[in-house]
Amino acid sequence: MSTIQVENIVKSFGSQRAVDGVNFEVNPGEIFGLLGPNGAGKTTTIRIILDIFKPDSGNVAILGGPMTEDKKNRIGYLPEERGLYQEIKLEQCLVYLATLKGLSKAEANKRVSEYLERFDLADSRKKKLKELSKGMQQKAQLIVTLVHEPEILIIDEPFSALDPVNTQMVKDLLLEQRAKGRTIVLCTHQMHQVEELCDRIVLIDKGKAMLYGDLNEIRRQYAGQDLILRTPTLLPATIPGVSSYLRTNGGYHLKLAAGTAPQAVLAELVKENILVEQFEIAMPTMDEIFIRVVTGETPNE
Ligand SMILES: Nc1ncnc2c1ncn2[C@@H]1O[C@H](COP(=O)(O)OP(=O)(O)OP(=O)(O)O)[C@@H](O)[C@H]1O
Repeated sequence: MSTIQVENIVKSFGSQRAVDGVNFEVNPGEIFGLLGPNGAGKTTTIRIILDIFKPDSGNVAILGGPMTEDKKNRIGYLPEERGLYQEIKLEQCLVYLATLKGLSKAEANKRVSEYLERFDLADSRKKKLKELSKGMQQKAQLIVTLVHEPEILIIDEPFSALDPVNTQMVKDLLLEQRAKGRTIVLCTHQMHQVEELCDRIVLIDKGKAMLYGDLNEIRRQYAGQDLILRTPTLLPATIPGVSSYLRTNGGYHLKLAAGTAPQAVLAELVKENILVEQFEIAMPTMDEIFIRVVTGETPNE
């Protein structure tokens, strides 16, 4: 059974279709990327999943059926707009919000204290929210998202205000959550984080799902005829099957002639006594794929 099942949801605001027939499933224990350009319909989709908006048509099943109050407490949501009570002290605010999620005061105190240490916020526990930096407020909001140990995490741009150290800390935390079997929906514009973290993705553009499935499978579909060769040997001026090549740091980027199989080139390199240390199909980055999809290119165009 999938953790979240989105079936053909449609949502319009006035004459504008923000979400236009989107389908996808999020599997238990995966990190699922919900991607797309600004205004694509991601936040609207999340709000429909969370039952904040009703779709005009279509269905969402979460943990096997419709949303309930009990299920809401089994979800942690980090919204894109961060909005904690600015006049309240950090620790007091976090404990209060944790009790709203069903924790006893004692348990809330204990967990908040542990998270404040882990997020390097313990020294700021008595500061008002408004006295914290943007990154610190973002970490505080992440604590709110995690403190009740939800089975499902839906997190919108968790890295936007974080420095590299905190970014790594949050990445480790997400991987740790996945290892515990939690299901994570990650909404981000940072494609290198998607490459590092996500198992599967959906890419929405203008309210429609343009790409959906296993991340590596999608990257393979968009891989062209380029190869990466790592070798200390200098290449001859021409190699059968290779239309051109570029020298790179520690090797070469080869462009294959149309219809040439990578194996045929590998055989040529071996025949020429070239020491092959690494030989692989050049995978496009998610940034490249994102741009190609959003500008209307199909795979291998
Ligand atoms: N409450 C609303 N009222 C009217 N229009 C809305 C509302 N919420 C979203 N929209 C419109 O629906 C479209 C999709 O917006 P949405 O916020 O879902 O995009 P997004 O993919 O989350 O974008 P971003 O990456 O910029 O956050 C946009 O054109 C937006 O203007």
